[in-house]
Amino acid sequence: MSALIEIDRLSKRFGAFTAVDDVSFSVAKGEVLGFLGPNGAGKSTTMKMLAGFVTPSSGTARICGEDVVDRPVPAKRNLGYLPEGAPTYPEMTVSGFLAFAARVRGFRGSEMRDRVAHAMSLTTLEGVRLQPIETLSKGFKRRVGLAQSLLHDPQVLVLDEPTDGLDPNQKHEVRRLIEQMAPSKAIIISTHILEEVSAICTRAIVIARGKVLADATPKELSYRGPTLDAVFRDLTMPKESA
Ligand SMILES: Nc1ncnc2c1ncn2[C@@H]1O[C@H](COP(=O)(O)OP(=O)(O)OP(=O)(O)O)[C@@H](O)[C@H]1O
Repeated sequence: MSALIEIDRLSKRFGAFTAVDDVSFSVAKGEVLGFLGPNGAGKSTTMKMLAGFVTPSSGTARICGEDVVDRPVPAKRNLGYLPEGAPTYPEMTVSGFLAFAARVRGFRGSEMRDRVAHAMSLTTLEGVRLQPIETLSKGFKRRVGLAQSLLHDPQVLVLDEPTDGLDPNQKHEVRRLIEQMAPSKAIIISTHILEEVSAICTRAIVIARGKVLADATPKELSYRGPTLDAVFRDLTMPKESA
């Protein structure tokens, strides 16, 4: 079975600054890839290129075999993307926003309503369905973004810090949801929580200063030092020159 996500020699330069530097990896169905790295490492920029929000300076990204630059519509049909931060359209209600997103995806009538209801149920949003997004707490806003990414049951999920701002119970629920969905999808999550990687990821990529420094299972990574934190620090802290 070929990979559902294929990134080949992807780079992004902003002027003279290289944010993502010659990154290559692929993710197959059933894999949950943890994308780790310090602030500013290039995680979100890589995910934005994969989602078609930022144009690569060089290299290619494919979703289910479709190039995200040359064939953006078929590529996005197979992609659910949770961007960093809160959903746009803060004045919309939760169900109004999700219905809007479902219509953009081409769903109408009872199918649209069913998909919105299912996405709200997966993310436990029914209790706030009529509340404007701007009045929600940070964790609920995050879950609205997650619900939006699940509406069309895509084969590929790219989730930028899906548990950011969630309380421990909500974190647990979202991790359980990701685990449940994992067998039928290829999933990338970025996170700063190393325990999350051990808990739900089948593989982890560590990136710093735009470059991939490690690509291994969480177990393999943990063997490289006393703790995963120590391994992460050792990989990502700039080395003093002698
Ligand atoms: N539009 C832009 N113009 C200029 N520089 C940018 C732009 N977008 C991102 N950058 C820079 O690229 C680098 C990588 O940013 P990115 O958001 O991808 O990092 P990240 O790994 O997601 O960080 P964090 O963990 O803090 O979210 C940063 O130095 C950032 O300032």
